[in-house]
Amino acid sequence: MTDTAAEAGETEAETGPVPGSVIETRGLTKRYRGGQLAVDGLDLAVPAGSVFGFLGPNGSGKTTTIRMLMGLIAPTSGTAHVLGCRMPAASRTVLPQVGALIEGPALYPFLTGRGNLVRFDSADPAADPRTRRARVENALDRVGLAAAAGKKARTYSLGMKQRLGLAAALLQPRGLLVLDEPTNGLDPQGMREIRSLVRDLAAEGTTVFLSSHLLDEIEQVCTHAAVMARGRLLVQGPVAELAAGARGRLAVTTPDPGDAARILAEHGATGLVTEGDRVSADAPPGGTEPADLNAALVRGGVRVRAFGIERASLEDAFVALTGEGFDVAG
Ligand SMILES: Nc1ncnc2c1ncn2[C@@H]1O[C@H](COP(=O)(O)OP(=O)(O)OP(=O)(O)O)[C@@H](O)[C@H]1O
Repeated sequence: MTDTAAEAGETEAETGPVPGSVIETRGLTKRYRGGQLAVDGLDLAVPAGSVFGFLGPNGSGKTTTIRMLMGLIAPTSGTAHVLGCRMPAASRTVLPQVGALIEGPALYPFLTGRGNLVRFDSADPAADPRTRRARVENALDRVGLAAAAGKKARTYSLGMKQRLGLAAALLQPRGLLVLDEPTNGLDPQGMREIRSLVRDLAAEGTTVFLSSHLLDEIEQVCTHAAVMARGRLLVQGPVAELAAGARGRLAVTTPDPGDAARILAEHGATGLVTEGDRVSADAPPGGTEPADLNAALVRGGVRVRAFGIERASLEDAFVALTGEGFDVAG
């Protein structure tokens, strides 16, 4: 098998990125030296302007993919384009346009938050020293660290360190932000802050690619998502469509749960679960209208307190795809 499209003699027209995609991979594969197939034939397309959630349990290949996208490791086979350029070959031109927060920010613990940003900015040969102060203050402000900017980074909470890392990524205008598990280890308040910042950045037009093992996080912040399991891509697309792909659950609240379950089963409902006065089931596919089911319950003497279809979540979609739960421990 050839390693690259160039070696295969293919033209850029055949292997180049689709217009409108900020990240695009074709058959991207990584087998580590020990033989571990961490990423297996990944075809990913991240639309410009999206907040793209890269979802999968621990060990599913998310970090390995991000490391290939950022040119930190070479793929075993397949191609990756970022901002229209082939990685890792174009790392030098691409990486300055990408703000990345991968595996926790590398901070200088004995410098203040502000001092850290000044240091990062100074290390950027393209950054004009005359406007450094303004850039640093602006970045501190963006992430809500202005008040704590004079404190040493080692005294920062995990959430503050994460925000300082984001501030570093925001020193320059970026076409793309890549965040690997940005809320990992944060308390609920810290998570909310990072998520709200991601939403603000997206509203300004920055494409954000973020990995997460938290389904509800993806549902809350992302417009699009890709789901990985064991190195393979299960599905990708707009979050609303992914969730809609899974059927919703029918839920009935009643003091007559036994009769309700029997009647629902007679009408083709499957996956019945009775918990106290609540009976839920998979909504029957096509044909049977929820209103008809409700009428059948009432006809059968079931006293219906509440009846509804619960919207399918991304988690339902994941379970439907894999036939298993979203096991965070992987
Ligand atoms: N340097 C390496 N050498 C060998 N195997 C590795 C290496 N890095 C990762 N792996 C293996 O590759 C697989 C995918 O790991 P990866 O870190 O990409 O997954 P992940 O989805 O990012 O999970 P996590 O959230 O735990 O980092 C795992 O089985 C992991 O053990």
